[in-house]
Amino acid sequence: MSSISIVVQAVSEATLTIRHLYYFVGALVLYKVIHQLFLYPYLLSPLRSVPGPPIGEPIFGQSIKIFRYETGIVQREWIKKYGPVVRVVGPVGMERLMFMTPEALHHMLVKEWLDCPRPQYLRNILGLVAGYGLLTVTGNEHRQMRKVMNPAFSIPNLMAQTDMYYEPIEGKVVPSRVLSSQRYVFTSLIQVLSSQLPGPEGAVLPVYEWMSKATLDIICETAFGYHTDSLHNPHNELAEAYEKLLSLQSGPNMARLVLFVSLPGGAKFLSSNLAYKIRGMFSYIRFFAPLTPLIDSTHCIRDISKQILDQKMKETSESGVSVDDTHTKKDIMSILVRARQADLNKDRTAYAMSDAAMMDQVLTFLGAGHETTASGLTWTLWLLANDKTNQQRLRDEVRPIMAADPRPDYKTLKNMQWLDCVVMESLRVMPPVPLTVRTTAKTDYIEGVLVPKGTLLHISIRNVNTWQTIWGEDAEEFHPERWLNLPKAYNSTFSLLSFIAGPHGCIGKTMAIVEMKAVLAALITNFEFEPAYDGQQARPSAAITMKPADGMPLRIRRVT
Ligand code: HEM
Repeated sequence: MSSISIVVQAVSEATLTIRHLYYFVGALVLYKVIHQLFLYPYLLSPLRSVPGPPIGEPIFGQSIKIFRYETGIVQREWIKKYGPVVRVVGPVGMERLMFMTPEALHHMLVKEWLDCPRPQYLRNILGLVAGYGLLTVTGNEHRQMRKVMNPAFSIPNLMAQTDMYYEPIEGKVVPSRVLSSQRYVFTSLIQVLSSQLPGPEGAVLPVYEWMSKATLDIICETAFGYHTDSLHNPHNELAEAYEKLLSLQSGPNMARLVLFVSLPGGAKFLSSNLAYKIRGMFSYIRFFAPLTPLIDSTHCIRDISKQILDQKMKETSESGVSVDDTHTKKDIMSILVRARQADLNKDRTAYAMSDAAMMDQVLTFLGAGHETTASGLTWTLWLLANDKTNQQRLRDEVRPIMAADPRPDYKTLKNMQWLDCVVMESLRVMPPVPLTVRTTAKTDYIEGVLVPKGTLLHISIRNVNTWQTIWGEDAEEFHPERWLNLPKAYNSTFSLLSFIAGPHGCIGKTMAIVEMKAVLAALITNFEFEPAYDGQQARPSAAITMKPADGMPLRIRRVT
């Protein structure tokens, strides 16, 4: 055989082999697709007998329906129809389970919390917008970080922030017993709002916008001792960056982001300097266009966070590390920086957060503590605007107290009973974080259901909070008086999940509740709230937090 014919035969054999390889890979991909979309969810999944809605669309499952409805409402229908354990199939055949009972929630959030972590895609997204802090770390790393941070959020520390009252406010020293930031913000908030209400008719104002500015100023002051003053300065860099970031929150944008961060290296890339440099390129690809403002705003927030931390480090090195020093700053970051230094001075090998991890905490506090509280306040004002009787009852309670001391301290705020009922009821009916997710790190039984490893656990906070089995027939309605006589079935840990529970429960819970009470007491003392127009409906929209899609216009009048 000539050498040419040998080469020809070898090439044709190789072509045959490559063609076979293509067929094989094609068949494999086809099988995988059929398996994932049809065989597994319909015939093979161990969860297929768990009650739940039909599988839905072949590629998207029930996700289009979920996106189309107001957050939590479709799930509410399913829970009513199928009971306390519901199986839902999402995109590309991915299954998720919803559990409602305190026993199941205890299993996921407390007993087996290490084996029910937040899924990687969620941690990636949270890491991008809220830093790689408590919200994203898991397991032992989380345990250590939380241990270091818990003392900064203790009740004595929250009460001790009272010292900050004596700081200069707008060039004057105003003696006060309330957190200086809150005092400052309330003065500002009340003045700023008043200045926009010319006559007895008042005016319609976008309430969410003002609550967002106020809570940004408060969190910056109480968490970092950083003065943003976004209430007076509409072009505050941090406020603008958050405004841009928050305007991107929508179901479809969330889906885009999930897709991007699920690509290998996607999450890391988005927070890199390279992504910042080439961010403009995303605007040419329609699907990924929202990534440009996202990268822009997160970069700006990171920059400011770094400045805040640098300032803290400088202050600590100048003032020494005495944690007991009454003249030292009481904001949370200062406490953390000093505690870290003190621990390291005692034992160089002790666990200590790195500078990068500290900076991520700044991002976490901003991300977790600003918009949540703004939404909580906005929904409370909406509920009160639609319930004149309970609004007046609240005013009757807070007005005399505020008249005696317009700066009620921690204990006074805690002891206002009707204020407490209103805040708790609002957080129950309209939780600022309406849902969260976990995943199973191992195959496990939860409430008698064998849940395979990797299953998504959908924790429907809004629906747990309004579950008729616990809260009764009127569970979805706003009735603050129910907190004076809680239902027999009420479980103090698992019937109100607005701050979740267990080791991953919200570290800022007490701080947020006190803050909401303080802002509300000041607002209700000074203003009356009512819907902006007849037939106004709430329009909650949610990606991570549930906020009003229309910015919540309300008519506000000065109380005479
Ligand atoms: C009304 C206001 C707030 C609400 C409704 C709220 C709600 C929540 C919820 C539901 C979680 C759990 C999320 C999950 O597990 O997937 C959480 C976690 C967290 N929250 Fe809040 N939060 C509020 C205010 C705050 C404030 C003011 C801060 C801090 C200054 C804060 C800091 C955090 C942190 C650091 C975590 C992560 C905790 C961990 O995993 O160990 N939150 N919050």
